[in-house]
Amino acid sequence: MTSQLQGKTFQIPSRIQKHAAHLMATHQLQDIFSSRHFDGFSLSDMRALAVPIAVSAVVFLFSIILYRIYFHPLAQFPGPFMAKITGYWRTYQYSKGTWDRNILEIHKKYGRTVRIAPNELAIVDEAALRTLYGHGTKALKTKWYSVWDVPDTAPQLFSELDKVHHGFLRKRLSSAYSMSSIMKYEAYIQTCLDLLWTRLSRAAAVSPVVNMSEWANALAFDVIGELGYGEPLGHVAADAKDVGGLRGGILSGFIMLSLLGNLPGRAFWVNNQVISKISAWLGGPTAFIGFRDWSEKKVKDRLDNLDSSQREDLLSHFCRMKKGNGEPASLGEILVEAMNLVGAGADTTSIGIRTCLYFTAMHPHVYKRVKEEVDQFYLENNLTRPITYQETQELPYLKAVVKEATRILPSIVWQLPRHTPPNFSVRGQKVPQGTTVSISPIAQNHDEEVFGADAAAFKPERWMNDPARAKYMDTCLMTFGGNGPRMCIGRNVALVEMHTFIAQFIHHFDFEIVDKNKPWRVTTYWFAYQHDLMMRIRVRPEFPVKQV
Ligand code: HEM
Repeated sequence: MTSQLQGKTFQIPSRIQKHAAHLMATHQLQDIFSSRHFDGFSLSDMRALAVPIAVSAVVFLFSIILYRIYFHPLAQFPGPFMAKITGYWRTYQYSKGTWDRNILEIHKKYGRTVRIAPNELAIVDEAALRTLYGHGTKALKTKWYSVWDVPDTAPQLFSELDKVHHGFLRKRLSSAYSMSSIMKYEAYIQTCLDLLWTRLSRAAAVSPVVNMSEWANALAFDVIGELGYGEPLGHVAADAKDVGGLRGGILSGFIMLSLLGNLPGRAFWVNNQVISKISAWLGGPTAFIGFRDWSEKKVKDRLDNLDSSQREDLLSHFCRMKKGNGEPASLGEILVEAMNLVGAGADTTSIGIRTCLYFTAMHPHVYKRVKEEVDQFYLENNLTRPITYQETQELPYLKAVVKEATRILPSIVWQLPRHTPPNFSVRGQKVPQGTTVSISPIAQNHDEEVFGADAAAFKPERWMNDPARAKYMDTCLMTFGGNGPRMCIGRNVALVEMHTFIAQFIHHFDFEIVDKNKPWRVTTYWFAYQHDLMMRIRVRPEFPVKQV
């Protein structure tokens, strides 16, 4: 078969001819593509071709739509009409940055199991939570996570989809993140806190209104610097300014990648070095390029100076990691875990700190009670030094405040997507194997079946009166992603930081939210980031801050 274009004759390969012939649904199409027409392809031929193609496309589209609405294995599940037809509905909802509110409304309107995309169910259910995110789960993460792979490096803990390899990665990291290991770094965390109280007290002396969103974020980045790289990143010392644009870069990287995870091509568009360089050259977004370069430099510096008397930190642990065959881990393997530490560990923790501050400040009776509890501990124990993490664990009300605040607004609020394991059903309804099912931590944490009719209310007391019930509720919390193999590996870092921050801040400062009607602005891209938590603070004269 040949074709003529602008006077030139082209030979159409026989393979393509065969394929095209196969695709021709009608005799008319076959007729048009027969050599008789192709030899002299005219405008009228094109018109004749356009109509059947358009009709076929419309018929095809309608068949898909009808199939998805009425015949798809998930057709029985309720959900927004557009969500049944296209995954773009879910992606559009995510893109608004308000998923923390949307998902609660969606479940309220459509029930506990909602179809949020043609092939995805959002679920709130204790049994599903245990099957999908609990011990021994067979449910695997979906391809959404592969967007977090760092190009030209190695598989990393958060985004590894393969169960066996994930188990290997997790095993070689878990001792570094154990509570006993984190406790070894507590003195360094305290150095960051000491500097924070000093700087905050000075800032408050100049102007009592401070942006606690930034201060909490600065602290969390400095702490991660101490734990990961053996030194603070200098954000508190810079009076909470974003040193080198690291924090802003990570935040915008999260916005882009979390959205791209649901779009065709996924991270190709930003993780591609060429596209990223062009984008950077045009002044556009570059995902994690800056963050990657910054991390790579730090890791290389360390690898070049391994013999120097470096203090033990998480990077030293990463540098000692071995491959399965006993050889030392590659630069890429070390780099991705160092990036995980900063990318997954800093913003999440500062969100938790803000959440605790917000709920305490918005509930005067809670504020009063927790303050009394902390002050009393300092007085009874004649503490002239800061309270430690272990000591905060002797304060039941403080612990309940942290647990309850992070229950109501967990740092990560998007769906945590998984493929259904074999024989999965939700509330008696079977879901085919391989379907994407997901639970949002905020939706699960508001489950009235578990937490009671007042699940939406902030009540630290719910954790205090009945230990058996508190234990049960704890097993149903999704704040750290369940209790299974993919639960948060860094939760001990977060727990130490949140408890010591809140106890020490309450002890040294009086605080209130400047505008309780507009306390903050939350934008949600994977995690629920609260901007501009403006607080009026004052150092308590009876418990002055030690200046460092
Ligand atoms: C309040 C603070 C934090 C919260 C609420 C939180 C929450 C979570 C959640 C919900 C997951 C599960 C994600 C999923 O299944 O898709 C997770 C996983 C993870 N978190 Fe955290 N996180 C926090 C702090 C941290 C810190 C401080 C670090 C590191 C130092 C960290 C590192 C990780 C990593 C590496 C994973 C992946 C674990 C795996 O797949 O095996 N997180 N976190």
